[in-house]
Amino acid sequence: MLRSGALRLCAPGVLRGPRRSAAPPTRESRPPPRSFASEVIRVDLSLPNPSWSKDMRLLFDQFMKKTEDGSWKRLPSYKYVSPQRTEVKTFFPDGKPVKEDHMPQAQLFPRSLEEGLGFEYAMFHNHVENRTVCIFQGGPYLQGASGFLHGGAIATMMDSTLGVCALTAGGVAMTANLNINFRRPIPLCSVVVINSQLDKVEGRKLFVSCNVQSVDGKTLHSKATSLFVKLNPKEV
Ligand SMILES: CCCCCCCC(=O)SCCNC(=O)CCNC(=O)[C@H](O)C(C)(C)COP(=O)(O)OP(=O)(O)OC[C@H]1O[C@@H](n2cnc3c(N)ncnc32)[C@H](O)[C@@H]1OP(=O)(O)O
Repeated sequence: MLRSGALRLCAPGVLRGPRRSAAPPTRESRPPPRSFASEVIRVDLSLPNPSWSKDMRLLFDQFMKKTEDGSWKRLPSYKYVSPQRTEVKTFFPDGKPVKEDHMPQAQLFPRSLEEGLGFEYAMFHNHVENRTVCIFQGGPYLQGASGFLHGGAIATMMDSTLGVCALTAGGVAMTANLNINFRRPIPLCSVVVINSQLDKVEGRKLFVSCNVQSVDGKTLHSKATSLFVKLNPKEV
């Protein structure tokens, strides 16, 4: 259930009346789902919803424009790792068995909180430049120091963006190393832009880096470098 308090905090005024603009597509503009399967599993969560602030919507629109010539692509995102639950695969490099009973409950962590309260984000990828950009609005359940985002929440979104950047370039890989410098705190419910890029590939090793900036680009909130290692094909 959506809490009005969270909505007011992150997107002032959104409860005052219906939105007038029809484009771009939004989650709420799609036809109602027919079953649990189509309701929960197939909903693309990287589309605007009423909790998104004006900044978040403006940035989203700007990046959608960049997709028009094909250089950038918006990446859909689902609550479940695979929208087809039957296709869920697990990768355990050390060979430990996965309890299949747990898999039906498994959700992508940044998509596991309710709309507007946790991680609201959309990612865009440029295949030519090997860059992934994430626009991210951290909701009220992600608080660390009073009024600011928790460092773990920031790390989650950096890891996710870097992961998409690495995975898009190199296939299935896991984070082996993540070094973050937190420079300036991120106010709760504000919007930041995470810019990531693939720096180098050495065999199975993918070196990626990213920074987190305010919407106006004036504040550098965080920086990170990271190593992703492609999983051994024999173990996948
Ligand atoms: C779409 C959504 C995207 C979401 C992205 C989110 C990604 C995640 O959060 S993943 C979760 C966190 N990560 C993990 O749990 C991974 C745990 N670690 C592991 O499973 C393994 O260590 C793994 C798979 C990374 C590497 O293991 P393995 O395949 O055996 O590789 P291994 O032979 O040890 O190392 C390969 C190379 O990487 C190097 N390497 C491995 N780890 C590190 C490290 N931490 N630092 C530096 N180098 C390293 C090795 O030195 C070796 O280098 P070289 O080839 O030059 O000798």
